[in-house]
Order: sequence, then C-alpha cells, then structure tokens
Amino acid sequence: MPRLALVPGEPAGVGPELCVRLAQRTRDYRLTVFGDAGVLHAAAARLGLPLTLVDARGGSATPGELAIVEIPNEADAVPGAPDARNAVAVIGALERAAHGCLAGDYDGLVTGPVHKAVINEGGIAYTGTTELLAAQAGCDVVMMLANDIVRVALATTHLPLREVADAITPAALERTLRILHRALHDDFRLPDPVIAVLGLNPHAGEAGHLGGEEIAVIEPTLAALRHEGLQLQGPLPADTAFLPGKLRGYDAVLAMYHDQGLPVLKYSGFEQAVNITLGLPYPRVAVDHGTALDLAGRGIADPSSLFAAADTCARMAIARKAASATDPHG
Ligand SMILES: NC(=O)c1ccc[n+]([C@@H]2O[C@H](COP(=O)([O-])OP(=O)(O)OC[C@H]3O[C@@H](n4cnc5c(N)ncnc54)[C@H](O)[C@@H]3O)[C@@H](O)[C@H]2O)c1
Ligand SMILES: N[C@H](C(=O)O)[C@H](O)COP(=O)(O)O
Repeated sequence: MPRLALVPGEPAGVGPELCVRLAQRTRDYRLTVFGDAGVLHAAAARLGLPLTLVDARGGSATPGELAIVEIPNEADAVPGAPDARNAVAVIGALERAAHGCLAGDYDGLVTGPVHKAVINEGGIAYTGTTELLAAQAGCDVVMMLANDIVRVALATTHLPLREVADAITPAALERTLRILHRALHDDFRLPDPVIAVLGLNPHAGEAGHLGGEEIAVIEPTLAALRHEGLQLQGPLPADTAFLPGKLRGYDAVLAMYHDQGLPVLKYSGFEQAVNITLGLPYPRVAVDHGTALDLAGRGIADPSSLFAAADTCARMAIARKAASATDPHG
C-alpha cells in the first residue's frame, strides 16, 4: 500500500479542513500528515468529524485517522486570516515531507494550498511549491495540471509576464518537452504521446508579423525533437487550440505561460483537477485551487481536488514501483 506524505499548506486556509475530510475516506494508501496537530483537531471539531492523530511509521489507512509528524505553528491559526509568523512552519512542513520522499520513507507527496504572498511576508523567498521542490531535489521539473478533459503543462511557471518571453529559450523549451514526453510515457502509460505546443504571441506570431519567438525559438526546437520521434504539433494559436474537437487529438497541451493554459483547465473542471510536478524522483500531486480564505473555517470548501490529488498520487506511486520492479536498471 503506498505511503503518502500529506501537507495541508496555509493553516488559515481551507487546507486543514480538506485534510480532515480526506482522513475520513476508506482508502488504499497510508497517510502521514506533516503539520500542526492543534490546527487539524480544531478543523475536525468545526466540521464535527472524528480525527485521531497517531504516531505510526509509514502512515495510517484507517478512516478517521492520520499518522502525524508534528510541525507546530508559531502563531494561532485563525481561519481566513493568515499570519506570516507561520511561514517557517508551512515551508518546513513541505521541506520535511519532501525530504522523506527523497529518502524513500514515503512513496509520494500530496499538498494543499500555500499562500505565496504570506510566505514572502514571513521573510522566505517563495514563488511556488513546484519551484521549491525542484530546487530541493536538484532537478528540472514541469508543472502540469490535469482533469478528465485536458492536461495542461507550462513552459514557464510563476514568473512576471514581463519576463516570460526571455525565459522561453531553445534549451529551456527542449528540457520541458523532454520531461513532459517522458512523464506522459512513463507515468501515464501513453506509448507515443501527442503534445500540442502553443505559440507565445497572438495567432502564433502570424508568420513573424506579431512576434518572433515562434520562428526563432519554438519552431526549430520542435523540429529538432520531431527528428528524434517526439509527436509534437505546433506552434499552435492558443485561442483555438483548446476547441473540444482539436483537444481530442492531443494527450497534453504545452502552454507558454501560467495564464495562457490554466484558465482553460480550471474552467473546464476546477473541482477534479490536480497539479502534478513532473520530473521529480517521486510523485507530487497538489490541489488545483488556492487557499480560498473566503471559505476557510466554514466547512463548505469542496474537497474533490484534494481527494483526486491523493488518488492520483497513489496511482502514480504504484505505477512507478511496478515499473522499477520490471526495469533491470531500476
Ligand atoms: N496549490 C497551491 O498551493 C495554490 C494553487 C492556486 C493558488 N494558490 C495561492 O492561493 C492564494 C489565493 O489564490 P486565489 O484567491 O487566486 O485562488 P483560490 O483558488 O484560493 O480562490 C479562487 C476562488 O475559488 C474558490 N475556491 C477555491 N478553492 C475552493 C474549494 N476547494 N471549494 C470551493 N471553492 C473554492 C474560492 O472561494 C474563490 O472564490 C494565492 O496566494 C495563490 O497564489 C495556491
Ligand atoms: N500554479 C498553480 C495553480 O494555479 O494551481 C499554483 O499556484 C500552485 O503551484 P505550486 O503548488 O507548485 O506552488
């Protein structure tokens, strides 16, 4: 049974209550939560749900129970009102859980939402958990969000729009496409995945009249990788690439920047979508939503994305174990 590390994220957001709801489920994976016991007990009491936190190596699969690695907060967590003094505990929980995955103590990492501004206000430079985990593991990664309708990967992640064009270099795009292709092949069992690559500019640059990145960077990179056999379409105009009839022909869409791809993904199915970090040595799957401070503590936040994240992470962990058992080099 996969052993998953679970991190609730911002203690004043919806993360803790969603973890309590996840704990209630009958599940075929073990969970160990990294966080503050008091915050989780308070969330359970508000929801009127049972929660037992135990010291169990490898995690618990018993409904109503979680194993815990306690990481106490500095300040009281008031739902809806984050306190920057808790930034150290929030990031510490992520780092310790991820370290446990790297050490082989856990088979995957499931994370709740983190409030980026609050972490920075707490004195920690942080652009996102994807970037934090990549730096800790020392590898290149790709952010991909997925639901039953579409998989959207990003060529750039949490970057000011002003810096996006300069970040899309042939080397960076090639790295991204290789990681995406490999993950679709290995983790999603797609033998010959088709990736649609969006242009950066309106109408994919209109033959160079509306921007030069397609001709200078994207087209030559795709051409070189097609020679190796990768199935790549594009650069495609982003405004029509997501039409349902076209989407059926792709296994994933690579968007050039965060808000080129994610609004479509979230519009098409916010509840069940998850955020997967491709390229790490372990599976990491997060919710697709943020801290939802407007809902925190009210018991009405939808837990579907966290449920989907845990289920996806468990499936990926099982698939990776099976693959490494049959791989003579694994
Ligand atoms: N996985 C992550 O760590 C993650 C993802 C997205 C945003 N964020 C961060 O979260 C913070 C708040 O971001 P935001 O306000 O743009 O987005 P948000 O997702 O927190 O909220 C957007 C809207 O969606 C609703 N919503 C969100 N989650 C919901 C749920 N589970 N059930 C029902 N409704 C839900 C909210 O009530 C709100 O109306 C920011 O700091 C952002 O960077 C973190
Ligand atoms: N880009 C993500 C989203 O919009 O859902 C998000 O902000 C969080 O990503 P990380 O978990 O990698 O910080």
